[in-house]
Amino acid sequence: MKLVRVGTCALNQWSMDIAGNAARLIESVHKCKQEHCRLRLGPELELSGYGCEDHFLEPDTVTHCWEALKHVLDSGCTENIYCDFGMPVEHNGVVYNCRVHVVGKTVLLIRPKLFLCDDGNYREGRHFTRWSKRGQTESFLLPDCFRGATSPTQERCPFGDAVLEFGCGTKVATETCEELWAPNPPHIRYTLAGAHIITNGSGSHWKLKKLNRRLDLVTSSVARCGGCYLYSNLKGCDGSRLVYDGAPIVAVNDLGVVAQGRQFSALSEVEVVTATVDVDAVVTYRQCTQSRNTQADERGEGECDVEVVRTAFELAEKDEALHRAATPALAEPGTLDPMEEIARGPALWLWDYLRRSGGSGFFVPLSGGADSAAVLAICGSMCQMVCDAVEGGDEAALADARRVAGRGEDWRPAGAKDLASCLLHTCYMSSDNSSGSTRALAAKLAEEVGSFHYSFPITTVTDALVALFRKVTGCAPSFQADGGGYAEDLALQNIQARVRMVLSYLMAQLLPWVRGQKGDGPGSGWLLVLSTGNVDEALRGYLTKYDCSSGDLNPIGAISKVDLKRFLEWGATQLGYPALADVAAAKPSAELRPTKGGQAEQLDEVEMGMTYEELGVFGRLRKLSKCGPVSMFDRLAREWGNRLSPLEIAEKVKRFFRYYAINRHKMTTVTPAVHAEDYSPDDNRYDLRQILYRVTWDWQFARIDSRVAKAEMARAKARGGAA
Ligand SMILES: Nc1ncnc2c1ncn2[C@@H]1O[C@H](COP(=O)(O)OP(=O)(O)OC[C@H]2O[C@@H]([n+]3cccc(C(=O)O)c3)[C@H](O)[C@@H]2O)[C@@H](O)[C@H]1O
Ligand SMILES: Nc1ncnc2c1ncn2[C@@H]1O[C@H](COP(=O)(O)OP(=O)(O)OP(=O)(O)O)[C@@H](O)[C@H]1O
Ligand SMILES: NC(=O)CC[C@H](N)C(=O)O
Repeated sequence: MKLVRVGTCALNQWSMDIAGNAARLIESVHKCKQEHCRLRLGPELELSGYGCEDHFLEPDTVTHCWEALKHVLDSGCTENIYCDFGMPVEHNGVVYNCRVHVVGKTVLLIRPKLFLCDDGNYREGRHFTRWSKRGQTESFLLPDCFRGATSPTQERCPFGDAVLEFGCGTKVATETCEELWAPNPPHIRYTLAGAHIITNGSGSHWKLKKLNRRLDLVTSSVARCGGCYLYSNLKGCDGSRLVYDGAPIVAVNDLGVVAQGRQFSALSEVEVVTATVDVDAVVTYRQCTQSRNTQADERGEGECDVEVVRTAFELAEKDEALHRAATPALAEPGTLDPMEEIARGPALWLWDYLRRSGGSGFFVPLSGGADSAAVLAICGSMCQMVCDAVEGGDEAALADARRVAGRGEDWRPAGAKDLASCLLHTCYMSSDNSSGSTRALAAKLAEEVGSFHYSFPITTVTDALVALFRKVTGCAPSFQADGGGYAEDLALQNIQARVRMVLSYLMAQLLPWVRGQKGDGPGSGWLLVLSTGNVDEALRGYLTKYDCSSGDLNPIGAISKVDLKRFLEWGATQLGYPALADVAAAKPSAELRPTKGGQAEQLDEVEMGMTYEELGVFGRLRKLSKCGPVSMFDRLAREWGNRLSPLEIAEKVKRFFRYYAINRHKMTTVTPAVHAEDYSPDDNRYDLRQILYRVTWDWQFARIDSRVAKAEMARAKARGGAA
């Protein structure tokens, strides 16, 4: 039995925080060594951080990574362990996204990424070039700033696409993140060439249910090719709109997953998952699969050839007494219920952002409606996660909690509600159009979560603004209920919404002072204002620009209203906030218009002219299925044709595209939101479209009209025939 002890990590790195990244990396190597590992794998671009983006175009970034790697080697942590690190490297004037393989003070190989990721949120092609010389290496001159770190004789190392062979004959090959997702991943070539262990350092951000896909890719790869697959990932907020969900994986042959870190499990910045792998079992597994062996035998005819870099370092266990058995399969690989993902993913993002920004807490304008309730529930979940970590002995989480809450060394949160009372602040800001039920719901939820809560009217402020306007212009706007016109009505609604935003920032700036809390920096602390718009409202533009949709951060900006409603129902019991169930049961209303004078209650879905469920369908078709108005009509004519006429479907599609076009400008100023769904309309990073549209879509709508006319004629004919 040839046993190899392996370790793979989830690191909570922060882009451009080279010192912090190096410290976390070193800690992870130590943790692996404590667990007797001879192989340590870290995430993609772990030294620089994954999300440096255009900082990757600055030569400083690459140099700092080499300096940091020298610091790592100088620390002595790489002695007696093979490490696979991630960092950018410049070779012949070209910058590559690389894995740097080190044992002790020797760089064995630098392996550049072969297939970059350029879809969705990813822009690797903007910053890196892919290595196109398949199976080949070149000689790389180690940079001056690093050279003192290596054994005195090493000036150069191989750079390129190669497999490593260790003293005992164990072969290890690397692929980087996206390469696993490609139709023909390099590990096929490497395993056919005999690699026993494949390492994959990833920067794979969270979106709902993505971990299931990763597990599928990894387990199906080892089941087909045989071998051990190690997957490492980033974790938390690295300074961008993305949150990484960690969950490192070790999978072997047809055993499947033998070790896995739980998604969003703990707050610790350095998480290591280890396993003992039987390399001989890999060989045996492969020998029993003749189709695989036939393909391996064809190697050497060009396609499968790959260089081998040899080292005398032994990967296999010498002290058999320490680890006699290979790690067995996990009973069940850990994936979360999507509702738990919503509770924990954005919560982790918020916590990292808060503690790293220097803020003292959050402010949520709490309307008693679904969106702001969901935001507060996620904040409550954040407090629960922090308290769980503190109770579990996480000293770093406790230190962060003390610092953010402005408390001293002798303070410990008594529970999630106690922590919430320090960090979370909510206000219900009523206008004349607010209802008693939303006020009561807001107060109930604030009490259950534990936020510091005020409820107060804003009428004096809105009245003062209207009075000023009347004084300046001589005109007095009225609601339609009072005989005013549409524009007046809308303006009076928008004043309420925008006044709430101004008051939110005032509260966020001064509430810590009011409460006598002191922050780290000069003067008192400050709060981050959370905005509360969901993905569907943003898509339809059903929001007032620069109202409470303009916060500092938005934890639900890429989550659909339908999912949020399910989340509220789930959170009522699973997070322990029963008021969420009452919020979920209420009909969504903006409460900005008076309902007197025979005016109907202002219900979102009525006012929008479409349901949230329909909006979700439009959103997915637009972004995921890449439908323009005409193909969206065609799709829906097939899907909804048995319950709606072609004309009704056309009206819905046209209404959606008309409002989408009218309001697209609102997406350019949308608050940074954590990416959670692929149909997010975030115009700044993800859903890149124009700002200004011809809202009548003349060409496109004319084509829909002619399809409707044709379909109606066919229906009439069919009816005639039937008669
Ligand atoms: N193409 C363009 N490019 C750049 N900017 C453009 C623009 N077109 C208008 N604008 C600007 O946008 C303004 C219109 O947008 P905006 O001021 O948002 O106002 P608007 O979209 O007209 O009205 C807000 C809508 O949101 C609804 N709503 C629903 C639920 C809740 C809330 C709430 O706030 O709580 C609001 C409300 O009922 C109303 O239908 C224009 O006055 C102009 O300043
Ligand atoms: N009475 C209020 N008090 C405090 N904040 C409010 C109030 N009304 C609205 N807001 C804030 O403005 C945001 C947008 O208001 P809107 O009426 O559009 O609600 P929404 O987007 O449906 O969200 P919600 O479901 O929270 O009401 C709310 O999410 C909330 O943060
Ligand atoms: N960094 C990457 O290459 C990421 C690619 C991959 N599609 C993922 O999301 O995991």
